[in-house]
Parts: sequence; C-alpha cells; structure tokens
Amino acid sequence: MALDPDKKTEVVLLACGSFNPITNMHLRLFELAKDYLHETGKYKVIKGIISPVGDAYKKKGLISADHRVTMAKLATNNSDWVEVDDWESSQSEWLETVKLLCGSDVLESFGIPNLWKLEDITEIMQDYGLVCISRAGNSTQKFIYESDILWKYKNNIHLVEEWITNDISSTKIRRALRRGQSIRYLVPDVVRAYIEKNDLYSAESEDRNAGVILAPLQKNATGSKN
Ligand SMILES: Nc1ncnc2c1ncn2[C@@H]1O[C@H](COP(=O)(O)OP(=O)(O)OP(=O)(O)O)[C@@H](O)[C@H]1O
Ligand SMILES: NC(=O)c1ccc[n+]([C@@H]2O[C@H](COP(=O)(O)O)[C@@H](O)[C@H]2O)c1
Repeated sequence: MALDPDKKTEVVLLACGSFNPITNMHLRLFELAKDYLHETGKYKVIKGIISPVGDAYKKKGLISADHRVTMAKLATNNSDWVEVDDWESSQSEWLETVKLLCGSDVLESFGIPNLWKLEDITEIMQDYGLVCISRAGNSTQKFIYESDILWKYKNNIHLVEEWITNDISSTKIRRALRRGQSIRYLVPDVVRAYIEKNDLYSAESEDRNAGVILAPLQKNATGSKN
C-alpha cells in the first residue's frame, strides 16, 4: 500500500530533567517544540510528557522526587496535552534516558566525557531523534558540527531557535529563593505557593548531595550552570 504523503507522523515529546523546581521555561519548551514541529507540516504532536529524574541521580541541591513531581503535576494541571509521568522518579536506581526533548545544554552535555553512554546517545539519535531548544548563550549548531556522532545523525536533530529568549533556569529560581527574592511570573503561581507552603529551598537544601560524584558517570556533581 502506498504511503499517504499527507499523513503526518505522530510525535510524543518526552522531557527529562531534575525539574527542581519546574519553571515557566520548562513549560514553554513544549509549546516551542510543538509549534516548530507543526510548522514543518510533517508532524502532529499528540502528547508531551515530563519525567522528573529520581532521587538516585544525586545532583547537588536535588530535593525529593515527591515534591518535584507534585510541583510538575500542579504546573501541568490545566494543560490539555502535557502531563507528568512519575515512573522514572519513583525508581530506586538512576536510569539512563532514551528519546528526548531538551535544551541545548543537555545536547552539549553529550560531549562531556563519561557522562552519557555512547550506546544511549546512539539509540536516542538513531531510533527516536531529538528536539532541542536553544538556550541563551549556547552555540548549538557549532557543537553539532564539531561532534562526530551528532553530525552523523544531524538529520534526526530538530534545532529550535528560541527567538523570544528567556534564560530562566531552576538554578536561578533556587538562588532567588535563598536570597529572599520574588519568583513570581517565573514559575506557575501554584508552584510558587507550594514552594512557600513547604519551605522547599534553602541553603541547607542546596547542600544536599554536595560532593557526591554521579556514579557511574564521574560527573562533577556541582550541577549549576548559571
Ligand atoms: N531557559 C531554557 N531554555 C531552553 N531549555 C531549557 C531552559 N530551562 C531548562 N531547559 C531545559 O529543560 C530540561 C530540564 O531541565 P532541568 O530540570 O535541568 O532544568 P534547568 O532549569 O536546566 O535546571 P538547573 O538550573 O538546576 O540545571 C533540560 O532539557 C534543559 O536544557
Ligand atoms: N546516559 C544517560 O542516559 C544520561 C546521562 C546524563 C544525564 N541524563 C539525564 O539528563 C537529565 C539532566 O538533568 P539536569 O540537567 O537537571 O542534570 C536527567 O534527566 C538525567 O537523567 C541521562
């Protein structure tokens, strides 16, 4: 049977990460990726999934998965297409990732020695592909040119230039909270209320997992990029 050239490929977008806490920018990633894929005329995005990493990831300052998942669920309550999957977050061991919606810092982390397994990168790139939203200050295109593996699978990388730039990050949210500054309009109001009610982020919480080296990856666990 001949394939219908007008038939669009259905896509599920999966975003992994700490979501510590979830921000408006995490939610924007999905909207940006969906707009981009629809504009190609080839894809129909049917679902978005947020998968917060489990506590065993042991990144510095990572608060409990329970709180991170609850905040992500509160933030997506009124979305008709993005939902939270807590399966990954409830695993007692840290799990490697397959198939991805990510920011360009994660794509660039593919180049950090021993951080990602080559077979995981190959599987993501070869079997699923990747939608990458550029983050302010990252020259992702150059990075793809300079990486042999990314270059090989470049046709499977959808690079979305974020032209309304927005450099919100979870690290900056936690820093503002430690300084007693407002995070209003940076995270959904329900998330802000949840953080305040449970007093989630402090100098003490930022010290969680301090000095832990992410086994088996030997990643320096300082984690912050801003
Ligand atoms: N402002 C942004 N622009 C583009 N991508 C982003 C932005 N903020 C987060 N992301 C992406 O969202 C995903 C989940 O990110 P993560 O939970 O690590 O949040 P983060 O804000 O980068 O956290 P942290 O500051 O603690 O490292 C990653 O793919 C990350 O690249
Ligand atoms: N080999 C792998 O599959 C691999 C390696 C490093 C990070 N990751 C994932 O990338 C994400 C990075 O999140 P952070 O930017 O919050 O550190 C996490 O979801 C983590 O599980 C996966």
